[in-house]
Amino acid sequence: MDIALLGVGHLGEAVLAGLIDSGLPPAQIWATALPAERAAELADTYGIEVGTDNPSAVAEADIVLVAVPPVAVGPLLSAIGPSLEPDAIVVSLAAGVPLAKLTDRLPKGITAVRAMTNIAARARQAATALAAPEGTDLTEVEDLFDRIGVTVIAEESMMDLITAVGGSGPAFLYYLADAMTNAAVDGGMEPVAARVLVDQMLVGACLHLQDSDAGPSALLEQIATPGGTTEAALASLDASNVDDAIRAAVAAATGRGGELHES
Ligand SMILES: NC(=O)C1=CN([C@@H]2O[C@H](COP(=O)(O)OP(=O)(O)OC[C@H]3O[C@@H](n4cnc5c(N)ncnc54)[C@H](OP(=O)(O)O)[C@@H]3O)[C@@H](O)[C@H]2O)C=CC1
Ligand SMILES: O=C(O)[C@@H]1CCC=N1
Repeated sequence: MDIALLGVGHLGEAVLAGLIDSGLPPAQIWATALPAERAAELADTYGIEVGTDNPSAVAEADIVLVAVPPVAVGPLLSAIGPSLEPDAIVVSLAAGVPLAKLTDRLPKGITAVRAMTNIAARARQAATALAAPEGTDLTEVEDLFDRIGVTVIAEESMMDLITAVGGSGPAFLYYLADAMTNAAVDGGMEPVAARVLVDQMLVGACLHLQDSDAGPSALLEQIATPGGTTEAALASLDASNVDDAIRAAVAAATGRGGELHES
């Protein structure tokens, strides 16, 4: 199976690193990046073919992953259309670009898929949702994304919300990690030690959440010893309406995804 990866920025590189780490042979991946100097650096780092010419990169690809900014997706699809194999599958990783727009820009008969994944692809721990026209065989695309994490199939109508929760989601946790690390340092901890402690706390807590049959609200209760420190922290979070703030942030990201439909 030959893969083309068009656009190797922050997300594209996370996906690339994850796929290579999963054992996908580098000879099966053709990528493009801008400018030419970055393409050369990436070729050196990952031992794959990286150019700047998108039509050449897709010429033999079975699956084409598009990881350029949303506004660049349409022109790029128009440019690669004539070079695609007739049975190629084109997967857009962009936020807010609807399937209808992808299909409009591609030659008739080419399968278009929307994927929303996240930066944890680099650690092969991404959460990916795939949306495609009804009846599309997603087996090969699912197998590809399973290499870099967990994949689910979704209705396209859910993709903006999924983008907020799954795509932007890691940023919510990094925001929390940053705030907790800063609080620890402000309280007198040595910065490197604070970072190690907070990072491990988050990884451990997430692994425990994933392993546990109980959901997050039940786990909160297990940590909050009556009359103890966690109760005090949770009361403070509630007093600051943090739950509302998180819901508003998810709504803001979802809304922005909707606005991108028109870009
Ligand atoms: N970052 C993330 O965690 C996530 C991002 N996404 C989606 O992934 C896409 C990329 O986002 P992100 O990685 O953050 O953005 P970046 O700006 O980091 O990466 C985009 C890359 O695409 C390059 N590029 C632009 N146009 C072309 C082109 N025509 N051919 C080849 N390369 C091109 C850019 O080069 P240059 O800068 O020189 O223009 C840049 O290196 C977006 O659509 C975004 O919605 C989805 C989920 C998570
Ligand atoms: O911020 C963005 O628009 C992209 C999509 C999800 C994560 N990053």
